[in-house]
Amino acid sequence: MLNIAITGASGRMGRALIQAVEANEQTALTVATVSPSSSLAGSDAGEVAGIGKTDVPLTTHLKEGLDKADVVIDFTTPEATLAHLSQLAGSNTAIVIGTTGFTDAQLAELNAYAEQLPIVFAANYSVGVNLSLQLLRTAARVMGEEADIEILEAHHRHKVDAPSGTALRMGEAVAETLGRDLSQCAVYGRQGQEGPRDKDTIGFATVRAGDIVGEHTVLFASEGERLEITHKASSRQTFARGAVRASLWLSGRDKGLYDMEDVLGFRSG
Ligand SMILES: NC(=O)C1=CN([C@@H]2O[C@H](COP(=O)(O)OP(=O)(O)OC[C@H]3O[C@@H](n4cnc5c(N)ncnc54)[C@H](OP(=O)(O)O)[C@@H]3O)[C@@H](O)[C@H]2O)C=CC1
Ligand SMILES: O=C(O)C1=N[C@H](C(=O)O)C[C@H](O)C1
Repeated sequence: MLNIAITGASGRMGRALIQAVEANEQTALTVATVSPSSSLAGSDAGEVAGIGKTDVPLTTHLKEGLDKADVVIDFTTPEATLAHLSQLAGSNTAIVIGTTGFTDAQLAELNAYAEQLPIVFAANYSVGVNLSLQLLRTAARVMGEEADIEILEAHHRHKVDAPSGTALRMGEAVAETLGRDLSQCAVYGRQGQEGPRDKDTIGFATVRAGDIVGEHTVLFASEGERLEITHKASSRQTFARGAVRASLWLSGRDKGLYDMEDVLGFRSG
C-alpha cells in the first residue's frame, strides 16, 4: 500500500485527489493539509471531499506528517508548492506536483529540488493531453513550417493563471519540434492595429467562463486546410487519477525530475 499526503486538500483538485486516492486499492490517504489560515483545519478529509469519514484530520503542518507519507501530491499555488518542497528536502518522501502558474525564477527553484528528491511535475495529468503532445510534435514536423499555429484554451471562472500550464506545455512541445524558442515567438493575445500575422509566431488565446473543467485546441492553419487537435476534460477525476498513477510510478525511483510522459512510458523506447 502506498501512503499518500495531499496538500491543499480542501481545494477543487484536493477534494478530487482525496476521492481518487481512496478509490484506488493500492493507495491510502494518511495526511491531508490545508493552508495555515483555513477554517477547515481539524475537519475530516473524507467528509470535506464528500466521501464520508476517513479518520484523516485536515492539518496545517505537512512536515510533521511526512513520516506517514511515501508520496506527497501537491496541486496548490506556486508559493505553497515551493514551501512544501523546502519541507520535503532531506526526507525520503517523493512528490507529484500539478500546480501551474510558476514564474521562470520559481521554476528554476523547483528544478533545483530534483537534485535531492524524486519529483513528477506536469501541467496536466490526463492521458489524453499527454498523448496529444505526441500528436502535436508530429503535426509540427509535418505542417509546422507552413502553417500558422494558434493555441486556444478555456477554463472555469476561478482559474487564476493564464495561459494555462497545459497550453504553455503544448506551445513548448511545438516550438521545440520547430527549433523555435517559445519565449521569443509566443504572442499572448492581440488588440488594436497589430498588422498582419508574423508567420513564425505561436499565438495563445484564453477563455475563462463558468465551470469549464479544461479545454485545449491547437490549430495548424495553412492555405486551403486546417488541422485542429483538441482535448476536452469533463471531470477533474481524469487529472486526479493520473496523479495517483504518477505517485505509484514514482515510488522507489531515484531523485530527479520526471513528467507524465515518463509515467506513461512515452520516452522509454
Ligand atoms: N496538472 C494538472 O493536471 C492540473 C493542475 N491544476 C492546477 O492545480 C492548482 C490548484 O487548482 P485548484 O484545485 O483548481 O485550485 P484551488 O484554489 O481550488 O485549490 C488550491 C488549494 O491550495 C491551498 N493552499 C494554498 N496555500 C496552501 C498551503 N500553504 N498549504 C496547504 N494548502 C494551501 C488552498 O487553500 P485555501 O483555499 O485555504 O487558501 C486551496 O485549497 C492550480 O495551479 C491549477 O492550475 C488543476 C487541475 C489539473
Ligand atoms: O486550473 C485548472 O483547472 C487546470 N489547470 C491545468 C493547467 O493550467 O493547464 C490543467 C487543467 O487544464 C485544469
